[in-house]
Amino acid sequence: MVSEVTFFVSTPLGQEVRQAVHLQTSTNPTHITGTAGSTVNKTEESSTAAKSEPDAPTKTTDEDEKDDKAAQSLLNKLIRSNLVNTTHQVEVLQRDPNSPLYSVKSFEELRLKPQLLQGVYALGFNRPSKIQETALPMMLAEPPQNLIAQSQSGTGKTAAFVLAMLSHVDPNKKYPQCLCVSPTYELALQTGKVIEQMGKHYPEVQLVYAIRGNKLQRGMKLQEQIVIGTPGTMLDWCIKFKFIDPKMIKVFVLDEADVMIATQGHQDQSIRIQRTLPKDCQMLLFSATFEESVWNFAKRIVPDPNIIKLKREEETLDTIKQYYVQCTSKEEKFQALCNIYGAITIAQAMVFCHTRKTAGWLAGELSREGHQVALLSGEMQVEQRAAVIDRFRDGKEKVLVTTNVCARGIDVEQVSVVINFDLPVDREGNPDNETYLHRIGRTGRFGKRGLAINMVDSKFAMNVLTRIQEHFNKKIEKLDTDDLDEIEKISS
Ligand SMILES: Nc1ncnc2c1ncn2[C@@H]1O[C@H](COP(=O)(O)OP(=O)(O)OP(=O)(O)O)[C@@H](O)[C@H]1O
Repeated sequence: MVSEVTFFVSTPLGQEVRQAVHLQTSTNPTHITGTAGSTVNKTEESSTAAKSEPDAPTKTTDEDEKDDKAAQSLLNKLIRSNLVNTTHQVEVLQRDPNSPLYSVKSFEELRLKPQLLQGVYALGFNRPSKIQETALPMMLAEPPQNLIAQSQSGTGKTAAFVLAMLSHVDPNKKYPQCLCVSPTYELALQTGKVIEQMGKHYPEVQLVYAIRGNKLQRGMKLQEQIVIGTPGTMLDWCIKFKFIDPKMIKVFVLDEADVMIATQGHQDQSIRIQRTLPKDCQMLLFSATFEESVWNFAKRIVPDPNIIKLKREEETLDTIKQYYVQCTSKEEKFQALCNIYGAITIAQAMVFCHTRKTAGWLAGELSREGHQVALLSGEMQVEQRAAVIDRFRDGKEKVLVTTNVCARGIDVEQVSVVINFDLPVDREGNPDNETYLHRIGRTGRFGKRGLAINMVDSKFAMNVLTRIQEHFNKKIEKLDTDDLDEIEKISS
């Protein structure tokens, strides 16, 4: 029998979500098998953001930034249907450099249980991804090896550790053997879905979610072999309520370490969980990025690790033509944008604004001019944002207006023109070169030529532009948007 319970959880956007979860009550009172509709109370636009001028540095709170990382990750998972295409280099650092390094080109070589191989093929995977080629043999080795793996999102990390967990559990033993910690409730559910899909033909293995709101009776002992959840609840279930015996855990996975450490308390809770596990428990840690703080955390969680890194190709500005337009107000910038649209055929464009308020205003003006506009805004629920990006990706809208915070980390490949309606600046008002590169890098992918146009409407903005030019040592040409011939030339 499946019954539905409703409870409140906190989302990565810091909003309150009413989440309905199906509980399978007959065989297993704690086995959550799916999620149903959720509603969100919209948050008010931050007063700082609402009041700021387009180009003035806006203070974003740390809270916004943190929430953003988890939301970005979830968004990318929701909209992604495929592996991210990479020609990346794999770097491997082995704990024991003398042991041979295995890499596999097919799933058959891994000698997976037939039920799991069936699950892999049912998901449409024909061969291991780049990171899986090296990570899977290490994770499935006997004796188990510890691993720290870093690669950009969408390269197959989740599928890899899910396969490792499913391979290591003993379905005949009715107690938790694998723990997987995720930074948020939603990310835990996403990973849980992958476990359910990949383990579809392996019904003896059961999964339970250690997430806030999933209340168990005191004194009970879990029978599911895999527990996935957030650090706080997982810690409580191990130490305070003793639903899980940590000494019986064979595999510990810490997913999205970079997002994890951006959230207050998660780092310490994860370390406390790790401390309760047996010495020979396999520790696996995954992260999309690998800055110093992630690395320090990773070393505390994973002793004697093998390390795999998938290097992202260096982005350059060589294939992108960059221009700037001199204006005196946001209205003039809007007019310049219309002139550009009138003069050249733009397949799809992304327009970046500094605040939600400007983005909302601009989207309104553009749609009054007859453009098909999509607006991506921070106050939207993650699923709503995913739907907007999905429509844009399908070409249903030709212009996507967004704030930088909202669009950071989102991959929309087919964009041919990027407009910086406001230049990217950090909290102190200094040029944010990395964001600039990331924004305009989405045009001109894979050697295709792209076009980036920067709108400048003040001395402050001009100064930012000059410093960006200096940083990249690349001249940004001035464009006169009143001269139609000149605009036409830039697209040829
Ligand atoms: N070997 C494979 N062949 C084909 N598709 C795959 C393979 N491995 C994973 N995928 C698919 O590619 C997409 C990305 O995989 P996955 O979620 O495992 O990546 P990830 O690195 O964990 O990214 P993120 O951290 O954003 O979740 C998913 O849609 C997944 O189903």
